[in-house]
Amino acid sequence: MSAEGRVRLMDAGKMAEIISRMSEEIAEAFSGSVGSALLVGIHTRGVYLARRISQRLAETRSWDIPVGKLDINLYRDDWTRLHSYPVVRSTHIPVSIDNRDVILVDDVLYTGRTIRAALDGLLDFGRPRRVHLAVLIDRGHRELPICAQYIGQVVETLPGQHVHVLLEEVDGRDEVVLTD
Ligand SMILES: O=P(O)(O)OC[C@H]1O[C@H](OP(=O)(O)OP(=O)(O)O)[C@H](O)[C@@H]1O
Ligand SMILES: O=c1cc[nH]c(=O)[nH]1
Repeated sequence: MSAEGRVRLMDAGKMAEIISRMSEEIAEAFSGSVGSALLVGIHTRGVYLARRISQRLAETRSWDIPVGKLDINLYRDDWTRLHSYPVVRSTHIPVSIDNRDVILVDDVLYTGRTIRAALDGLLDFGRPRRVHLAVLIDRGHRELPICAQYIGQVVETLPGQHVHVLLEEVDGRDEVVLTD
């Protein structure tokens, strides 16, 4: 950690490399069943990461994997601690999820509560065959038995620290920073 309590974990080049590698891992896992795959990004940055993975698979494999977006705020078990009301953003799942292989995508995996809520939200749409999880950063400290199948980078962190994922589409640049 630098003197300012801020350390850069990823720059734009490294992020692009990592997203390519994760896309390749997903491609290998779905090579026999791409027709059933559906990427679902969790608001906010998971949606853009899911789009990047889909775009990468279009470039490298000519696959056209649909991308949905899921807002999990209504399903959180801790929203009253975060706001006095749940902030609801848009959810859009473009195809039926019944018997699909869904790949949930998020930027950071920490306690696992967001993913638990995402599973609740997703299952309101139907019954997928399988659900996998892809995250750019796994920072540990799980409070629920949840793990990701595709991980960009595992980062050792202290509970009081924060991982900030910045994306061009939202923040104007690609970067991951760990702060105290
Ligand atoms: O595993 P967890 O402890 O649930 O933490 C991970 C979640 O926290 C962040 O979302 P946040 O609630 O900060 O919202 P944001 O993505 O809209 O910034 C991040 O984007 C993950 O979705
Ligand atoms: O460090 C963290 C923890 C939760 N969510 C984040 O985006 N970063």
